[in-house]
Amino acid sequence: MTNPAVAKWLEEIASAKAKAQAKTPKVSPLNTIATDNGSKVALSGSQSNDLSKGKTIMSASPYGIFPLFDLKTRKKQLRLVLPPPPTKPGPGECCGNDCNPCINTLYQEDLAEHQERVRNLKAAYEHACLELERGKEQDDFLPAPSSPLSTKSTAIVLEDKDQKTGGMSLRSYRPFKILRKDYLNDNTLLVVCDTPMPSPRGTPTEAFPPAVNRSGLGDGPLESMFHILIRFRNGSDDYLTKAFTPVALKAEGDRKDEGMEGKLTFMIKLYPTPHLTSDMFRRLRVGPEGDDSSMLYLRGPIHTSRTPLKDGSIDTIPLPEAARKTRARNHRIVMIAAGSGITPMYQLLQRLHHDEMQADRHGNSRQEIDLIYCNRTKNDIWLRQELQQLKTDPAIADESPANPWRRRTVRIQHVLSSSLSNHPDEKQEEEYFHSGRITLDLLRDTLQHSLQKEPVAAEDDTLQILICGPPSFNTDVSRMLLQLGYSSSSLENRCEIHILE
Ligand SMILES: Cc1cc2nc3c(=O)[nH]c(=O)nc-3n(C[C@H](O)[C@H](O)[C@H](O)COP(=O)(O)OP(=O)(O)OC[C@H]3O[C@@H](n4cnc5c(N)ncnc54)[C@H](O)[C@@H]3O)c2cc1C
Repeated sequence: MTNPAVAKWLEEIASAKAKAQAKTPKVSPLNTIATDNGSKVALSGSQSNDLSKGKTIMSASPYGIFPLFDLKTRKKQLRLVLPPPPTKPGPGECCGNDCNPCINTLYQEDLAEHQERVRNLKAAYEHACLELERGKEQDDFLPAPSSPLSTKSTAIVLEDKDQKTGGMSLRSYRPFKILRKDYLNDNTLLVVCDTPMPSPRGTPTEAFPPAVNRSGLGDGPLESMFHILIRFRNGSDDYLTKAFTPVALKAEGDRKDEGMEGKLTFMIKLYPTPHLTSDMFRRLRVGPEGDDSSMLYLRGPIHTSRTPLKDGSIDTIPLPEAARKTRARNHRIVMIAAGSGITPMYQLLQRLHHDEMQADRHGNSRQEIDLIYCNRTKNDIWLRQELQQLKTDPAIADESPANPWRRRTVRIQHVLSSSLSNHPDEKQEEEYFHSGRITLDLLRDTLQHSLQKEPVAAEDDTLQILICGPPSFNTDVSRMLLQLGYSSSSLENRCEIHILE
């Protein structure tokens, strides 16, 4: 038999315990965050609800002002979680080629934005703490509506600046699996990645965003040229980064290209060992995912810059005027390329081909394209088959009976420096071959040939000369053009000369 006084006392204790339990919030391990002083606190309010849905705490980088409930003191507290700073590019992650945007510039921009965000958050946190001390009930701890932090959520998840998932990024190097690695000859490597190539118009896809064009130029064919940066690890904390222009190849011919059509493809010029960049490419292999030697680390796409050549000097200021002219449908383009310098020219030819295919049936377009392509031997010519095909495509060939409204001429002249000492200049299968090096006469004849054609509409008519090759080649050709009287200000401003680099 229990003493009635003891029974009453036990009842009182049980009732007090029940009341206390009812007051204590139910805390799941997920909703508990360690405070700066080491005690465990429970998240409360809407934040706790958000977290229990697994929305923010599982996320990589939620930051903001978090309302907490300290289990020891049983008081509401606030916790400030700052966003992580942007990652500083490592040594060698910039290719040194003045890309726009350069990875270091993006880092500086992100850092400035981060510092601003931290300043605002700290101010908002101090304000919210004061309000709490004064006993004002705060459902959410938000800064003033004018602040950039003003939002209905107290936890903010860092946004993905590139607004995409898993694709190529401008801010970081991301790994892409190598599908194929083929030697096309003893100094040319073909590397195909398991990611789609963008369309010739540069239509953005989830995997492949449009090239960022910060130069203020338009979106004409010339502005659509882009390259991608390939990064190799060079030692434990160092990188080697080089620019490459991807090309879209077709699955045909003797290269047995099945499975690579539409994939991001690079053609790489290899130099004799020892050559750091070439040796890095030689070490790549087609292998299982996760193995670093079977992945290419890529950043981009980056708009390929053009340097206009003016009388006597190279002017590095972009020409917005040129951009407008490029969009005109009448093109007289003279491309002068050497070796791997063909890749941006091919990209442009594909874009022009694409635009021509899309051209309005009743539109009046005309393209006069001359390509002078310099190599050592016939065996060194890149994309010979593809160039020939673009030139003779019956859908767009000059005065094709099937498509009389489209008119385009592509004339290709090869200049071979070593193999033709015993072959005179010749024309074979619609291809012209010259022996030796590019000369003033050849340039003069080609430019005159291009200018002789009747323009469709005089106001649209512009001659564009594009040069791409090794630095010494670019300098030699520029000098010859100036000698012939061509510069970006000649021919009543109807001539533009651009060095692609
Ligand atoms: C926008 C852009 C796009 C590019 N696209 C392509 C592309 O699609 N495909 C491609 O192959 N390259 C491309 N390049 C060039 C590429 O980025 C490298 O510069 C090239 O592979 C040379 O490597 P490197 O810079 O390490 O050579 P470096 O060692 O810096 O040499 C520079 C130059 O010296 C010469 N050279 C170097 N080593 C040797 C050697 N052993 N024997 C003979 N000559 C030598 C070459 O002419 C070389 O270009 C592109 C460059 C730019 C800027």
